[in-house]
Amino acid sequence: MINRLQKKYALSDQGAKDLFKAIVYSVLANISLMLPVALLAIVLNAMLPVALGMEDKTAGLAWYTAAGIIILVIIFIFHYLQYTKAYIGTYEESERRRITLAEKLRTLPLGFFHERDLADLTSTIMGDCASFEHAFSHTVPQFFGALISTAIVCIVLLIMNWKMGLALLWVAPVAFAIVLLSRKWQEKLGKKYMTERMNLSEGIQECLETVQDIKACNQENTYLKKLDAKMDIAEKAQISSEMVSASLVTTGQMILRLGLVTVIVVGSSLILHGKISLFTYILYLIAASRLYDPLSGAMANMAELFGANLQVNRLKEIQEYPLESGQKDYHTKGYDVTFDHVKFSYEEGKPVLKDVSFTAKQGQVTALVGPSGGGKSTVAKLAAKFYDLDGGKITLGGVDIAKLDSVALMKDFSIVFQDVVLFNNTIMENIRVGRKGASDTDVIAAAKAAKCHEFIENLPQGYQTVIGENGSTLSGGECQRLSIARALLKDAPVILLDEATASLDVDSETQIQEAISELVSGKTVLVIAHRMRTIEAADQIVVLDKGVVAEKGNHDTLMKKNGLYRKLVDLQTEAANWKLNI
Ligand SMILES: Nc1ncnc2c1ncn2[C@@H]1O[C@H](COP(=O)(O)OP(=O)(O)OP(=O)(O)O)[C@@H](O)[C@H]1O
Repeated sequence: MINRLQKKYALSDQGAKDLFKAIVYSVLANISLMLPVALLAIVLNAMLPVALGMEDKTAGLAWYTAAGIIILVIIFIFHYLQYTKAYIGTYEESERRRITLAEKLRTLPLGFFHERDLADLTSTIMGDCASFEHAFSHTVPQFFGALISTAIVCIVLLIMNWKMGLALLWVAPVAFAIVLLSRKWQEKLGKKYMTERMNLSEGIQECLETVQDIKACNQENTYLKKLDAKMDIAEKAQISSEMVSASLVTTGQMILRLGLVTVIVVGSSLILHGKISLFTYILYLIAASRLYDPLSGAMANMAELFGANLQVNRLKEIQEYPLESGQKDYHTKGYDVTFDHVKFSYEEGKPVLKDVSFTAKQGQVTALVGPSGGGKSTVAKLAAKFYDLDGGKITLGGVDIAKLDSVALMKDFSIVFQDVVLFNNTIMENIRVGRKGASDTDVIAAAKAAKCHEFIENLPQGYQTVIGENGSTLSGGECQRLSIARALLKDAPVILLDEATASLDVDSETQIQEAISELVSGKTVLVIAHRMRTIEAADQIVVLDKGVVAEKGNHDTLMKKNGLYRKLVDLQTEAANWKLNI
């Protein structure tokens, strides 16, 4: 049972044990609620003859009072136990679940993040986990608790008098069948609502991320209209999902109440024919007044469980996503990076790299150039094993990187991307990300080499300045220099520079170029730059066009070749001489 709960609801060992205990206590708590009915029956049995004048003395009132008090204590104890296991256990499991999810996300291959977007993941970690807190503290224990305890009471009632038992209980299977048979329908509507809610979250996230551009283009109204439309769609999907399950549950609950009518009709007839006593009749009437409430609750919980199942499946998708099984310890012969007939696509059927072969040699600078969208950044990401290949192989010092653990591989790479990622932390810590445990002196040395020491010193808190989300308080060039400082601090044998100097003015660019020249000696450097003049001195230039290597060589040979490289250089020279005609 514990194993089944664990699998069904993607719980930890402890979480499944706590849920199991919560269900057991919920069963006991529900049964304890039947004890007052049993006591009432006993009291009635003793009182009825007195009330009907058949006896003239009421015996054992003190005993009945004591039994009542004991029953109250029992009810309190079971409810208290159920509360601690269901609620405290659930919140502890929630904490474990979020930590496990975060740990899992940390170790997942980057391909996974390509398949799932950020809004989707945030919604799973925050939204779905919050829904589970409600489901596992309220719904699951109460559902199973009500069902099991009611089943036990039903068996007792059927054994005592099967005719009255049937009159009382025939409604339960009919009512539950209505909710159960419509499960697929409810799940379909639930899924639709979740998809629309996801679209809406993505829309809101996009709006917040692009608010500057939206305002700059005077597109607020158009954008808000689109967002409104998404909200309407999500609202409609939610209403139809809830309307359908609410209507079905209410129908089931109304059918349950018909049981009281059949108890009255069948009971009256049996009394008239002298088949049952007045006491039995009253007992079943009391049972009818108590029994249908937990069943009604279980029915509402069942509909909620269908929704929770959908969310559990999303969670399982993350938890069961295969982890990388690459080698963590490896030995390379030097640090040449070789692309050997590499094929790659982000989406099936849309190849980005069709056949790419070249070697970026250790101690040399290899530049990747080519028209926009030709696949330069993709090549840089593949070199660091951000994605798995569709064909061919990439080797680092002769070792196929497909066989290596991508986190372990990363220790050999220093990367500066076009899109700089900075954390809402101090400048000191943002640079230290490059090498955990680096001393403040090392961090400052890297900042000096990346020409950012001066601007950092001019900030009010210097290296202790907190720079806001993704460096929002700094200029683009300053952010880029910080990310270069981070790469300099890491000092890995392979360096990937993707438009590393794109946001810098000519002066800073020259200074950074000098810093990079120092950094790269003896290393394998793969550099992507749009400004052709920055890569003229590269040892090798690889021209990528439409996913294939169009040309290879150094600046002089490629210029003589008069091909695509020359065309790109000429175009840039033309563009550099362009000025406004005013
Ligand atoms: N995450 C992604 N998902 C789907 N397609 C992508 C993704 N990243 C890039 N692409 C596509 O892959 C192709 C190559 O992109 P890539 O960024 O590698 O080109 P690039 O040569 O670096 O371009 P640029 O010079 O403009 O930066 C483009 O058509 C791009 O739209």
